[in-house]
Amino acid sequence: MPEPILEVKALQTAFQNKTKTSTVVDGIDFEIGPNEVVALVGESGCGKSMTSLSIMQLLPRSGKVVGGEVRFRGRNLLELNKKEMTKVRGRHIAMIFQEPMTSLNPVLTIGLQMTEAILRHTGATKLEAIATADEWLRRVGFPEPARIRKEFPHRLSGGMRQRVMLAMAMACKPDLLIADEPTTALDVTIQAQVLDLMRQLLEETGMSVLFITHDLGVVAEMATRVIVMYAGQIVETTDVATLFTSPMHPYTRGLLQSTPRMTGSIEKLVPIPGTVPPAGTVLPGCRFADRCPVARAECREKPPELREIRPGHRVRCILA
Ligand SMILES: Nc1ncnc2c1ncn2[C@@H]1O[C@H](COP(=O)(O)OP(=O)(O)OP(=O)(O)O)[C@@H](O)[C@H]1O
Repeated sequence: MPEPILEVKALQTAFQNKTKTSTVVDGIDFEIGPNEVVALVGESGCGKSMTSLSIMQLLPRSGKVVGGEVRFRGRNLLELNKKEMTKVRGRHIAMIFQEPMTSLNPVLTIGLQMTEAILRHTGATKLEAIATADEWLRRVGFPEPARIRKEFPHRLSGGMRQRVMLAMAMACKPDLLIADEPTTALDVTIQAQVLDLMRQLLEETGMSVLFITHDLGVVAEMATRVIVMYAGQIVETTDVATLFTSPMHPYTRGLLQSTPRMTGSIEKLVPIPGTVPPAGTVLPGCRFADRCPVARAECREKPPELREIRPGHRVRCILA
């Protein structure tokens, strides 16, 4: 087995307000190897974004990593100081978000922002940084990069902005890209174009990726391995083919039944009843039991362990 790029061990993240502490990431373990695209999936509110923001140490002020390790090429990022962590961000781990305007500065041109990032994270000279920016803008589909460089972010469409973000992230040649719902805000045709582009660039560069999405269609297209999260925990993790052919956790099955498939036949979509329990809810047994179609009395007695049922396939369900 090659050395993993990223190892997340027993990660625990909580929000603290005046009256209570809510654990939103509750003991997550996973690895990402070289060239691997790992998808993190689950419904809204299950803790996907908080996992990635914990890795990047970009949590909102009231949130804190309270346990575990985030090892990047063997080094625990949680032990780095602010300055060291700033160096890791962008240069070694880059992140793109659903809404590119969260990371683009509205009052600076695209060119200035791109060259500044390249200068900061690589040893390039100013001229080299401009050439690299142009090369990547071309690669993400802007045939006239010099024109895009002069634009301000708000003058571009959502799809164009997301391609600029991708160019900016890739231009710094990070070892790991964290993509948090990068195409969710785009309409379907533009989404397909951006995903195609990403897949092509990832194949070319061999970059490792943590791809966060609630969309299993996107998982099928992009990922090699999948982590399914529910209520702050991993409930199933396996390779993509197994996830679609033999999902073992009732929550994974529920997600699949509520996702349209392009099989030609018209299948009935079955939504999962109910919602993810709010962060901080303490339940004695399985966190999914109240929504689970096959739950039994013993499911509510004690929390299920995440068990390996086949090599590389782990499931948190006593019935699996
Ligand atoms: N600033 C905050 N303060 C307190 N709780 C928060 C805060 N931000 C998020 N949470 C809680 O953390 C939990 C996990 O949220 P998170 O954003 O990671 O979910 P997600 O799976 O990424 O969903 P989405 O796809 O909607 O972003 C949720 O219960 C949410 O209410």
